[in-house]
Amino acid sequence: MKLQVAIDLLTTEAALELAGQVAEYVDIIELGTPLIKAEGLPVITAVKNAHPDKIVFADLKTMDAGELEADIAFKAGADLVTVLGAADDSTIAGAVKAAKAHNKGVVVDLIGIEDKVTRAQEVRALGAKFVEMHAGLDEQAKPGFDLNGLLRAGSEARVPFSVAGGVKLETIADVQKAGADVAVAGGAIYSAEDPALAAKQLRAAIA
Ligand SMILES: O=C([C@H](O)CO)[C@H](O)[C@H](O)COP(=O)(O)O
Repeated sequence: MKLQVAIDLLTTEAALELAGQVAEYVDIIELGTPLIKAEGLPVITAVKNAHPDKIVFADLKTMDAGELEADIAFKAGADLVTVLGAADDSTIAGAVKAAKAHNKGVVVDLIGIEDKVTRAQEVRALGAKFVEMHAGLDEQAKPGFDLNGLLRAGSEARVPFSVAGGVKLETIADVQKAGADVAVAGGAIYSAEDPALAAKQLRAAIA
């Protein structure tokens, strides 16, 4: 299972600093949606230039104009981009078309989708490289939030998947047991007192 750090910080400088601290422990560096909104496409280029050996994941959360949005992010240096599962199939297909043209990939984020299993299978058939079983930061903050629903959906869908939803040291082994291809950790790394140590421990927990 791969480890993905989600960088939900707001400046390119902070993102580069964090990426530099944790790169040796992660496979995928995610530039979070708030970061891309704050800094634009140049943050993708800056991180890819600094870490050409890493998979750079641009969390665009595209909802429309799939081909166009994916194309500009791939041109900026992204290896993977996200499209929302709630988007029209044609939006997902458009992003997949751009990915094929650049030899890159599309990840479909199932945030907010009720029936994640069915949609995962549909978008995989449209050409998604993998799906993200995702509970966003707001959903995680609601009382009673539980990662297990995402893990069950991932196991049942029988397509390649990542899990994002407050994954931390105490839960990352469960993510691996559920059969995930990628574990995404944001706050567990960037909010840690020592992000490098946090990333190292997460990596060790799945080694
Ligand atoms: O995608 C994310 C969220 O929507 C804000 O951009 C997060 O990067 C993702 O949820 C992973 O972060 P944590 O939940 O803090 O692990």
